[in-house]
Amino acid sequence: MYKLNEYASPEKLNQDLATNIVAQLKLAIARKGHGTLAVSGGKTPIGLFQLLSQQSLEWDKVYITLVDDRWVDSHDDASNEKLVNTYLLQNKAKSAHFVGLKNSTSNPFDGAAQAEKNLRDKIPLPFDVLILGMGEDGHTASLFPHAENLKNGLNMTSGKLLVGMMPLTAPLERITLTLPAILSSNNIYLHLVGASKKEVLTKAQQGKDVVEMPVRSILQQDKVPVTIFWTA
Ligand SMILES: O=C1O[C@H](COP(=O)(O)O)[C@@H](O)[C@H](O)[C@H]1O
Repeated sequence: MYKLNEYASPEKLNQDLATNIVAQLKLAIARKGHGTLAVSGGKTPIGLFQLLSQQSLEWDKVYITLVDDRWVDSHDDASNEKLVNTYLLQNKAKSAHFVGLKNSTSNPFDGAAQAEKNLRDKIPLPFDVLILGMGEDGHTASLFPHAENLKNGLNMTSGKLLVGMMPLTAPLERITLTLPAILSSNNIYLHLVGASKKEVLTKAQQGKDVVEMPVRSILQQDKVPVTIFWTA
């Protein structure tokens, strides 16, 4: 179950999405004293991060983590943690509490348990707001089509927050929130830019096979509301 919001430009989309995120976080802070935000990496969210970092919010009461990351050093250009440090944890958002997913374990399959403990210790769950992206292969977070560990990532009864993933359609080992972790969030936004992503979305809406297009497991569920923000 989802709602599709279409925008005339990335600027207008970012404005509206940032307003929604800030409103949800303010509500969470008013209710519980803190707000939690899980963000994606990749190229799509850079403008949104820059805008969010300038919003007035009690950022010291906000906990931020990643939906997924590549298993590389946090200073590597491929690191989603580096992206968040560079564009989101700046300006007014500097005082937010960030918890990354990468640790010193040699691979994400062995490192996932430690990363999960760290996340559970430092981030108050559930996530109030979780922002997903989508790849042109139909992956979301780092739940990649036909990957060997995808079954574990999609298992709704595993009790796990994080698993390792080696994509067949992209380089680098990854760590990713599992489907049950994603669907335990209070609000999910799917942030898409470009005509080709709209085509992928249309294909995802039409079929049912989640192994072929893991993003279907987000679009075709009724546990948590999903709002898609799309612009060409
Ligand atoms: O590898 C990843 O890809 C997706 C989509 O990235 P984009 O560059 O097309 O925006 C992203 O959502 C995910 O977090 C990232 O690790």
